[in-house]
Amino acid sequence: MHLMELPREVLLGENLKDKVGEVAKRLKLGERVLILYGPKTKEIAGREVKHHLKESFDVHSLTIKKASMKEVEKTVEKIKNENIQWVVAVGGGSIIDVAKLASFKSNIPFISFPTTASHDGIASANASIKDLNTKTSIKAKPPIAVIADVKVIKTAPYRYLAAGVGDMISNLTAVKDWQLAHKLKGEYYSEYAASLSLMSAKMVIKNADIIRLGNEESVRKVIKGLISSGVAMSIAGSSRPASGAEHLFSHALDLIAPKPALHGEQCGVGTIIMAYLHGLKWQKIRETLKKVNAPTNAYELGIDPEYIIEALTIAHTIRPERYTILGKDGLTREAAEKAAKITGVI
Ligand SMILES: NC(=O)C1=CN([C@@H]2O[C@H](COP(=O)(O)OP(=O)(O)OC[C@H]3O[C@@H](n4cnc5c(N)ncnc54)[C@H](OP(=O)(O)O)[C@@H]3O)[C@@H](O)[C@H]2O)C=CC1
Ligand SMILES: O=C(CO)COP(=O)(O)O
Ligand SMILES: [Zn+2]
Repeated sequence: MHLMELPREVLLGENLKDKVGEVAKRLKLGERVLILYGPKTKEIAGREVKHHLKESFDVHSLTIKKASMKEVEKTVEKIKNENIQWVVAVGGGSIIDVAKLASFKSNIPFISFPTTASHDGIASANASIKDLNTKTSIKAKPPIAVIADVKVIKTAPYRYLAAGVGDMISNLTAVKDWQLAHKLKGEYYSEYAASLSLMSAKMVIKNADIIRLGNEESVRKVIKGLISSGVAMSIAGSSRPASGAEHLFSHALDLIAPKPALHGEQCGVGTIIMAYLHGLKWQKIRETLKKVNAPTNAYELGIDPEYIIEALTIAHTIRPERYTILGKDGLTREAAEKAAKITGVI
């Protein structure tokens, strides 16, 4: 049996900070709610969402600093102690992932209220928690509803929107890796999930000229793609359609670089290199990233080329069960240097 769980409502529009209660009532989520936000997202939208919820709900809140197991445990404890019935996450990928895992562990629903369009975890069923003995995402449940307020998301620096493009363009190489694993290792493959995931990547390439403007239409284009990409992961039952070798490269950078860049920025650069290894048109990918002003090389990522090479050589060790173009043995230092130089990454 293959279980596909998807959000029941997706709201995309302007001025939605007072709509969380309405959605919760419609979905009969209950009286007692826990709102999670970060120190910045509390000021950006969290405080106001809380204020509106207070009109009809028993509201509790927690400030989350990062996507760590300690924060997940703190949230689970709060849910238990206060007898919380549902959670709303107001923030970036880290806050949403903490809410996703904590609500999953507590067997209650959560609403995703993204403040950035920088990652495709907004509507996905998997959560990425850094110190969970694994550097990659694990299975949880998708949000019961997604409320994407374009005005809020537009307050984020433009860099976050470009990172969202990087996280989506990476679906091109992720799906290639998935097909490879299907053919070589007999891994389960869903043509439907793969097509949906590719559609998000193709849409950002097609709409790069609109996205680069950084206006409300740009945010709408990126958010819709990120939600579809998350749904593709839910259909597949794993992050396979949106995470291949380019994500392993980004996860490796998170481990070794003194100051990693944004997740989506690193995945975008990883996609250029992995597309080259797959024999895809990597120039077209680089061109799109350049068009939306996303980083395309080590310098723009703010990461020393030495870490780029090292990340390329250790990427295959991050999640050995996920077969990719890097194979079982990964890249030699020479091959890594060559790929990074040819693609202009170093
Ligand atoms: N589960 C999944 O399927 C996926 C998960 N991910 C995960 O998501 C994370 C990346 O998410 P990302 O959003 O890039 O980064 P973070 O959630 O880590 O946020 C980065 C910073 O941006 C701030 N911020 C959030 N919204 C705004 C805003 N509107 N204006 C100004 N600053 C803002 C945050 O504030 P504050 O300090 O208040 O939080 C934080 O300081 C990674 O951990 C990655 O692994 C990525 C893709 C898929
Ligand atoms: O970032 C993701 C998809 O964009 C999730 O992938 P991981 O499972 O590699 O963490
Ligand atoms: Zn990602």
